[in-house]
Amino acid sequence: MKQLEIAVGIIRNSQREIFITQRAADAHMANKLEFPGGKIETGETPEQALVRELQEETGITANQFGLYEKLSYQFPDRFITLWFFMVESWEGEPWGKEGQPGQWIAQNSLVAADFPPANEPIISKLLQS
Ligand SMILES: Nc1nc2c([nH]c(=O)n2[C@H]2C[C@H](O)[C@@H](COP(=O)(O)OP(=O)(O)OP(=O)(O)O)O2)c(=O)[nH]1
Ligand SMILES: [Mg+2]
Repeated sequence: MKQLEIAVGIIRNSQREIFITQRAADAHMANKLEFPGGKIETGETPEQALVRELQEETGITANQFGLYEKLSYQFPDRFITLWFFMVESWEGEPWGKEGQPGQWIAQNSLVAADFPPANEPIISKLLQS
């Protein structure tokens, strides 16, 4: 069974909109919406992985962020632990740097079913706050 640790960023602007991207058609959880991020590599801290992944996938440099939630999820073929960081200060303007569509979505209009099932508790928490 594959075990993965993932660092993702909830990139939120001053209008309480969140930058969301869409997963590729050939990826695990194809076409689902996601918070940008990816696998924590050997020797990296979750924070280092977050900064690297956001640079690679959205072009921004995260300045200030805090752990919002950490949770694990058993998919049929893999066990993943997700570190969700709230990112509210960065340099640059996020865009879908790897060709993936990106959009700003109001925090209070996120829809859990659009995301992988592992994200359900996070979407609930964001909708409640
Ligand atoms: N980025 C991201 N991944 C998520 C979210 N929710 C969720 O279940 N996942 C899962 C899907 C994948 O199995 C895994 C993330 O892997 P990834 O494909 O983004 O990894 P990566 O960026 O390092 O890409 P690669 O090495 O596969 O090219 O976590 C989410 O909100 N954001
Ligand atoms: Mg990724």
